[in-house]
Amino acid sequence: DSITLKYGAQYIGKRQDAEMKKFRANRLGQFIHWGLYSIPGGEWNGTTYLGAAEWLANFAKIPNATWDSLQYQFNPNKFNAVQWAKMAKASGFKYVTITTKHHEGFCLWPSEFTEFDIENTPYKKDLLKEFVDAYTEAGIDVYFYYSILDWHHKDWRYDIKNQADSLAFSKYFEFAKNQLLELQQKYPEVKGFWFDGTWDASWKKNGKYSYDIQKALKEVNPNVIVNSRLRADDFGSRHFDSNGNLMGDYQSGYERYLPAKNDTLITKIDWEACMTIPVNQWGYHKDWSLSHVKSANEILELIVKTVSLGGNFLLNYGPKGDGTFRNEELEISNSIGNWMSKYADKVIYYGDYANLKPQDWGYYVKNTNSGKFYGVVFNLPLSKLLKIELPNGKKLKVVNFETEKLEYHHHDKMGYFISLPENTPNEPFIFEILME
Ligand SMILES: C[C@@H]1N[C@@H](c2cn(-c3ccccc3)nn2)[C@H](O)[C@@H]1O
Repeated sequence: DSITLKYGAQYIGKRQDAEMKKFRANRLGQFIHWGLYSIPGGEWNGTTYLGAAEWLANFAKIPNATWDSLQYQFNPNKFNAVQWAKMAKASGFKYVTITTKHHEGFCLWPSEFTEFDIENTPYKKDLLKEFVDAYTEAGIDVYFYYSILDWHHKDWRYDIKNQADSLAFSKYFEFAKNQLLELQQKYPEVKGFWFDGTWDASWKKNGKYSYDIQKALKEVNPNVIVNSRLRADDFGSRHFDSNGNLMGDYQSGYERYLPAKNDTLITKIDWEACMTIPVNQWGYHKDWSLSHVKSANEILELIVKTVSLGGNFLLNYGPKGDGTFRNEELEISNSIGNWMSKYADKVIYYGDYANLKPQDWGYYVKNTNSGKFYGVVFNLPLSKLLKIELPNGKKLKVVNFETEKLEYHHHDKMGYFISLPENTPNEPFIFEILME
């Protein structure tokens, strides 16, 4: 029997309102990490730091006053929001999540609750408004990333050890809540919020704070979408409450890794994975030679694997301090865009878990809009035979590869073996499966 919770999950099961259905159908989103950390790009006083560039202040132990003075250098004169949105659309992104405030505390919008914002930079203008307008105009849904952890704010506390901590942290909570309501009021197009920086004891001890933020945002927009990472319950349990129920509107624990291919539990809830192109760089880093950089095909496989397990996928970009993207990101965008233009309508948008036995050659996707089933091939078997095993009672009827019906033969115990056409494309490809 379940524990009575005041600050646990507010509902059980998947939301079925239009906004959540749109979020689910979008499947593919662009993540953008942009802030003062984008200026030094992982390098400080001639030393290059291997860690994530948006954590440089922490790794290089840079005093707040020194780091904060980067504010007077932030002037992205090559920023062109319409061009960013155009590139995002061509890459097949249906939504975007941008860092309005990362752990450093610098705000990309003119906030009345702090001077540490875009208004007090050489750029001056409301950069976030330019961004929201351009992406909205391009038909891309906009989400805001907001870090609860704030290295700049005097009232932030990592833990609550005494009454003074508790008083200060309650002031920080008021500040954060005011900023979030300000973001909703200034940019009403925003569809939801992606919270981060919620792992510290101070936050885990204040489940009420995380509950109140979700409640306040929903009072303004009842169908606003909030990730599970915001939430801690009465006992400090995160993402899932002490009864094991998902808090927030979708699970956002998969950061730089994915569930196992045969994980069926994850297919029962809404979830989203977020992924860097290098191993671990969210903000712009000058030197990507320091780690493996994922190829377009590696990224496409991560995207399709996520969709095949009923999840959304956020691919991260770290624009430079001047507002331009690095070449690797432009090339990835181009490759992914080409692939998405051919296959996304079938196996990404409205894509979901097909509930078919996983195979080595790739992934299954069920399109919830058309009701069609697809296989997406990433690993061509040397046997040139693709194996399909169907649940009892289901029989394979037709397999279409582009316009061609593929031959197949059936070994009753082993399942079906599909013989591949001679000239399979040398890129991940799909085939449609009709069952009866
Ligand atoms: C979405 C990603 N989340 C932030 C993050 C924070 N951490 C982290 C680092 C040390 C301890 C606990 C968590 N790792 N990544 C990254 O900076 C990025 O914003």
